[in-house]
Amino acid sequence: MELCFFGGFKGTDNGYRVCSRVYGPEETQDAVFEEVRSLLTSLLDGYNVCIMAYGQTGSGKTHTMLGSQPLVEQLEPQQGIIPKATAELFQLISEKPAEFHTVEVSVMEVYNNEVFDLLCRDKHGNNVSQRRDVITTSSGTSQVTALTHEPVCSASKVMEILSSVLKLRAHCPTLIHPDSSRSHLVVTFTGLQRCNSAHRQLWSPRCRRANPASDELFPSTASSSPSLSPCPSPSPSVSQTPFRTKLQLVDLAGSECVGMSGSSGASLREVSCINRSLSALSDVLGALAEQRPHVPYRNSKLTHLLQDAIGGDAKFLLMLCVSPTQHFITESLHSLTFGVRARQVHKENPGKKNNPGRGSPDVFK
Ligand SMILES: Nc1ncnc2c1ncn2[C@@H]1O[C@H](COP(=O)(O)OP(=O)(O)OP(=O)(O)O)[C@@H](O)[C@H]1O
Repeated sequence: MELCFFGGFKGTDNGYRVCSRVYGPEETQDAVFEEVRSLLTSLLDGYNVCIMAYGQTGSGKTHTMLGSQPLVEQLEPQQGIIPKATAELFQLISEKPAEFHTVEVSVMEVYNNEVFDLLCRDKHGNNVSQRRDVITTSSGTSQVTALTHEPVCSASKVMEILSSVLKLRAHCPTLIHPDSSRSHLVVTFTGLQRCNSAHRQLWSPRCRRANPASDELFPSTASSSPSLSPCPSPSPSVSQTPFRTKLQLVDLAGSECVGMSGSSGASLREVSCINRSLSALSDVLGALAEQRPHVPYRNSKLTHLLQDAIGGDAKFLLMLCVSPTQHFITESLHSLTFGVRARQVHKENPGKKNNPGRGSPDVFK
């Protein structure tokens, strides 16, 4: 399988940055992770981050995001982005203990256009899949009601949790892939963070929004460029408001041609829901790229759930997985068209016009 990396980082202070790079079958998981490592630093700097794998069924999305063996047994080099990012996240946090308060994880799947909380527990303490609703809050952001957030303090704890709940994720054998995922998987880390008062000139917009009073106290530093010499730190008497940052890691279900996969019965309904939600995702990207006044986030649970990551102020990285074989050329072209559309969002719309999250700080209360 060939991994095509084709991503963009949007929502930076200076507008956007777009990059594209292709990884062949011989590339290691470590090499792929090197491309995304800097996004973890951005998270610690106060930005929301979303990393998403897209591609046809069997093209290597789960291999890219999770790895190919059971999570707890994986050797480090074979791990995918989720285990590696988790380890990196806790490593970075350990280097900045004063700034990070708590980290919580939530795990959801979108199956047949419904959102399921995979961290819910029954009365015996066993993980069960529980349907949840997605709502739009008064500030225009999306939120999953009653979602379970589990506090975590180490990468090994996260892997333990993921190993047990991933068994709940919907799978089904098809003619193309004997262990095909039939749902979109969304793993979210939510960190409660304080701004680093010693580096105020580097504060992210999110941190500044959470601490507007301190901007008034130090107006000369509010528009400082990071390249300028360090500014005075806020006085110890100025209490800083903690704010939340989110890392969303998304392993999408694969787009599928029914004729090739041989799906029928219940499996056919799954394919239809997967293809429709991916098409809704493509429509959202199209609307954002063309800066249309209405972006159809609510046409599917997947896009409603990921509204803030796609159209908000998150740094967003799309990884396209494509097969190297001629047999799947139509599907590969389809995936590349999707990537081009995603890239147009970054090129043409740095996220101002249709940005539901901008101006509405995600402040911890
Ligand atoms: N780069 C790679 N190196 C080695 N094996 C790979 C690679 N990419 C994918 N594979 C293997 O190919 C098979 C399909 O990969 P994977 O399960 O990641 O596909 P997928 O895109 O997630 O499929 P689906 O959407 O149907 O769930 C797996 O057995 C996986 O181990």
